[in-house]
Amino acid sequence: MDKLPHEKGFHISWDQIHRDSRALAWRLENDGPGASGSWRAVVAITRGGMAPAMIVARELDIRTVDTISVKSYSHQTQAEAQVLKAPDAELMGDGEGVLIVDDLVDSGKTLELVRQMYPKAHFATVYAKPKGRPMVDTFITEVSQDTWIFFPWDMALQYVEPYRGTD
Ligand SMILES: O=P(O)(O)OC[C@H]1O[C@H](OP(=O)(O)OP(=O)(O)O)[C@H](O)[C@@H]1O
Ligand code: HPA
Ligand SMILES: [Mg+2]
Repeated sequence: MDKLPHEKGFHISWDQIHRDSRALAWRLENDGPGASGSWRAVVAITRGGMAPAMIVARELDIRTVDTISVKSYSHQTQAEAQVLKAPDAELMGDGEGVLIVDDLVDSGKTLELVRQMYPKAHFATVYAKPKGRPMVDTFITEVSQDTWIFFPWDMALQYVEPYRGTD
């Protein structure tokens, strides 16, 4: 049987991503580098990790924020993950004390690539699909592998037909 429209994807509002990213920050407070320590820097995996990374950095009062640009999807089609721009090498080292944030982990290919570069970093995503879970240290919500997550920056409010249709 065909799925209902609302079952094909998981649609996340701005309010939801804000709340889930805050929850991620609070969870990271306990997973952090020791009670007295703090992360040296937050690194966002662009572009999807930028909004969550900003919210996490704000909650944890971390002012040093850098980016790593990784491209692996064109619309919903996956290709080889590619690093288009690396963060500051001196800041990163082997990743020790650095928190790397992305919006989600799906196959895990993106995080696998970034992990190879910074093996000691801590990896956090807001959402995680089962295949990619082993690649992430901290996440908030697990979503099934066959669900496509739609983020608010890719959507707009629009009219929908009533479920029963109209005459
Ligand atoms: O675990 P994976 O299967 O590698 O997929 C997850 C990655 O894919 C998406 O990024 P995308 O490459 O689409 O780029 P974007 O963030 O610029 O949209 C998403 O933001 C993650 O970074
Ligand atoms: N949603 C948005 N971007 C993605 C996804 C997804 O479910 N998987 C990989 N990139
Ligand atoms: Mg991304």
